[in-house]
Amino acid sequence: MSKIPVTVITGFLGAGKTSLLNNLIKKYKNKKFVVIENEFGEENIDSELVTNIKDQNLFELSNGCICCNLNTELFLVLENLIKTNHKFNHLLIETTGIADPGNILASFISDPGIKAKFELDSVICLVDAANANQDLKNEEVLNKQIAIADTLIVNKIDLATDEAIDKLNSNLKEINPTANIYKTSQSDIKDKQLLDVYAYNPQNIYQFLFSLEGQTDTKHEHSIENFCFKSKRPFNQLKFGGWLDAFLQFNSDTIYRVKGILNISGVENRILLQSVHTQIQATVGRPWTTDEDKESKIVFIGKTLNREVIEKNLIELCD
Ligand SMILES: Nc1nc2c(ncn2[C@@H]2O[C@H](COP(=O)(O)OP(=O)(O)OP(=O)(O)O)[C@@H](O)[C@H]2O)c(=O)[nH]1
Repeated sequence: MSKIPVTVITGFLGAGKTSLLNNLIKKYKNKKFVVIENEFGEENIDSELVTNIKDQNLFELSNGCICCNLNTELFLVLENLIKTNHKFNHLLIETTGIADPGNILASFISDPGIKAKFELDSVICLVDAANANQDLKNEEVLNKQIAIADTLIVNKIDLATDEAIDKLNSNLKEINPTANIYKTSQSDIKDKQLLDVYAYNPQNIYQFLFSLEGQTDTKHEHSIENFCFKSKRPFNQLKFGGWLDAFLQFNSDTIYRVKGILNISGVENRILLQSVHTQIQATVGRPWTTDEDKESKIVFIGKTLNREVIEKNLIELCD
């Protein structure tokens, strides 16, 4: 049985998440959606705003924030969907505006029970064109939402000047250089392909890394940075695995995302690596074509990255 794709919709308060959700349901008429709505607070108002979906396909989580109590309520909903053999072929999750979606992603990438049934398709972050330039300076969580997404939708462009939109565009590229960026009003995505993109499929990491070619590292006014480590010296598998595990545990608050293609000593194939917070996923990719090809590339996205120390560590892990 094929896995059910999961699209996570994130974005800061009021950016247009529910509007997008409704537009997706309208656009993809042939899909049988289940929607999980999460709102911070006692009352779940957002679920009231979701249209064109039957009650039995709409689930509300309102006991706090999905990123904090995910392991109970969301797990129960997912488990129940599986147990009851609920008929659906796409899961849409809307997080609260103050949620860091990292923990949700991590579960879909690494929890064996969830992974067996569901596959992360995409993380879409709505960005409020009118307010985000300011919010980026004050709201850490917005930086995280942007850093972790694969698609950024700059919404409410009707409320922002061209100058503000340009500035936002460059801010977004600094935080997340590889995400697709779309501009919309009323979260109108009629002409855009947003579902079944499988942005988290390990094979798509190739694309992610190729899109970084020729790009310089970024350091900017926000606290989120990224840099790409490249080396033709092969990594020692044991040393690398041990280091990465410890490194992510130790820096769980500051390293949000790691993606890479690894050249491992004695291994003929590329090893594709990705992590969300402390959860690591490594899979075997295509064989290297030539020896010259064999270059590891690892991208780190996080807060106040100590590039020199990370690079020094990585070099010591090579054979
Ligand atoms: N002017 C304007 N208003 C918009 C646009 N997109 C959404 N809105 C309005 O902005 C408000 C918030 O939109 P939602 O889609 O509910 O945003 P949200 O991100 O789900 O909001 P929260 O769940 O509260 O975080 C609603 O009143 C929308 O009608 C837009 O492009 N332009």
